[in-house]
Amino acid sequence: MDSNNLSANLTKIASTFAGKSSIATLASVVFSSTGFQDWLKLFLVGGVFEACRRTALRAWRRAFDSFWITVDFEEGDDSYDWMMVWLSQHPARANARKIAASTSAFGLVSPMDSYGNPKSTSRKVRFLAAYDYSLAFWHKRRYIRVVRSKAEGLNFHSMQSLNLSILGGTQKVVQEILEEARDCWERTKGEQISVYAADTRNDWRLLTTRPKRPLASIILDAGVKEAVLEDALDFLDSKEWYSERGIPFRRGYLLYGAPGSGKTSLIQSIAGELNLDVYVISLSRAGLDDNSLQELISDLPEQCIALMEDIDVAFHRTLSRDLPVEGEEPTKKPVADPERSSKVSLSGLLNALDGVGAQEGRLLFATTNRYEALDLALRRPGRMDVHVEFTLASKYQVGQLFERFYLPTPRASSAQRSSSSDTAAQIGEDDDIKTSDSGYGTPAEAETEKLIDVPQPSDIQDQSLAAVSRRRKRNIKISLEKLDILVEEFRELIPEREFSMAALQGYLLLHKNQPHRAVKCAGKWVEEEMAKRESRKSPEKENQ
Ligand SMILES: Nc1ncnc2c1ncn2[C@@H]1O[C@H](COP(=O)(O)OP(=O)(O)OP(=O)(O)O)[C@@H](O)[C@H]1O
Repeated sequence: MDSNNLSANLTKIASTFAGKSSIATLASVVFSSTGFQDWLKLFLVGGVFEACRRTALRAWRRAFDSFWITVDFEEGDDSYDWMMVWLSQHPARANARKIAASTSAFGLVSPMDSYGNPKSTSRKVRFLAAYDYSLAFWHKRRYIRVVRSKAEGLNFHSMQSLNLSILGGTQKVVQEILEEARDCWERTKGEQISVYAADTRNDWRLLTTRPKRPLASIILDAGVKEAVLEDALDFLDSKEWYSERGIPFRRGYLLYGAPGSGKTSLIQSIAGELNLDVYVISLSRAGLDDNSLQELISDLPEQCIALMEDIDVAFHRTLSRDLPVEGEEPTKKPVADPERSSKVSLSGLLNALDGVGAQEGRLLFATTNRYEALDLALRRPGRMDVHVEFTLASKYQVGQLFERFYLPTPRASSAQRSSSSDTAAQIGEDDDIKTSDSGYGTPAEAETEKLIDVPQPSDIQDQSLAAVSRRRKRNIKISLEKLDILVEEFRELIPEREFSMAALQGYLLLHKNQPHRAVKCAGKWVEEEMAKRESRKSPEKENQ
């Protein structure tokens, strides 16, 4: 367009406006402009070109995507943890050029040693592909692409996710990879049990993993723990038997009795023996009501242990129709804040336990210290089929606890044998202690008797960290025969059914490496504990 033409057009437009002519005249002027026509042509051609380009790209993407299957995993879901552990162990991870170090446990906790400390002193560091980095690798002849990403969630909480694409994959392939990842996670978890709890949205979430507790470490009167385990095993094997007879396939165990007598420990141990995960149902959780409890119970997996601890406490106000409990002042009971406490009612709980929505195949374990406070409907067979009483420690339990406490671990024992000469040399350095605490074996005895490790009780007054650590390391020997004698002495000193196993364990922990001292001080400890008990009772009597 030449400049004369443009100025003529502009003059025309100006005069048109000046003369207030119609819009049609204005449009005809604009459209008759050659510049505008050129611009319009360019716009149309460009538009068609862009539309073709986008269609072609979309078609290409669709064709390309049809060869891939893509799965998203979100943080907080078990499958995310499985995939992260699997990827962190996959050889392809080594090829990533952009990596991130992470100490996240992905639901795994280091195994504990016999003192309850994590076996590794530091948290395990895993190397993962960095965020937004596309890691591509071959796995079992399949080409896989993985992208980790992080997005801002609510309350500045970032949500991580994992996007996995498999070339030429199908849902079956995804399922296979997921199972492989779960097996890898299980293997890494090792001898541990998984503990789940409900989150604020009432979904089950992995809370932690716990080392399996050997059944042998639970000391109850003869045959009790074996009977519970056998009953649970028999139940898990009897699905058909139950369905043939139309009996709901559920079993409830009510463990009741003295605090610190091993109820929770037995459940943990049985979960390990049966290889079942534990789902903790906290009835006193704020905001829990009948509906959410029902939802939680119906969402339990088919085979698991559902655990309700202190079932009486959650319903102190509402559950028992028999309150007040004998010997208790009703007015002294704390009144729960209705906003903060659970709103579960007794009928809500009963329905959740055996209503139509109740999960089949689960083992329910409930614990209480106040058996009599529980409503009969809750205790009845069908809801709680097996009732196990836990009492204060019997003489048998006292002896077993002492023996187990000072028996060596198999590893320590063999290491001890291989280094017996070194140890004998150490013993020689502390002759005074050896003579004053005459139960310890001599090097000569060490050769003839079956020996166990017991660190030396020297420098007992010195409680500095260095001294404690030195004491832990310095081992001397005690013969099994001498241990038997100490067991007997200890049994004699502890009165029957007066102390809980937890209390006795606490006492022995004060003398962790000193069995002789534990026996020597036991009588005094019993006296002191009894006196404390009396003094606690007397103000109560005065108040009455
Ligand atoms: N019978 C037992 N055998 C071995 N250890 C025991 C036994 N009873 C208690 N303990 C020890 O005492 C501690 C507390 O035990 P646990 O929590 O199992 O008791 P509990 O009966 O569930 O107590 P509570 O009723 O107060 O919840 C644990 O460390 C456990 O090792």
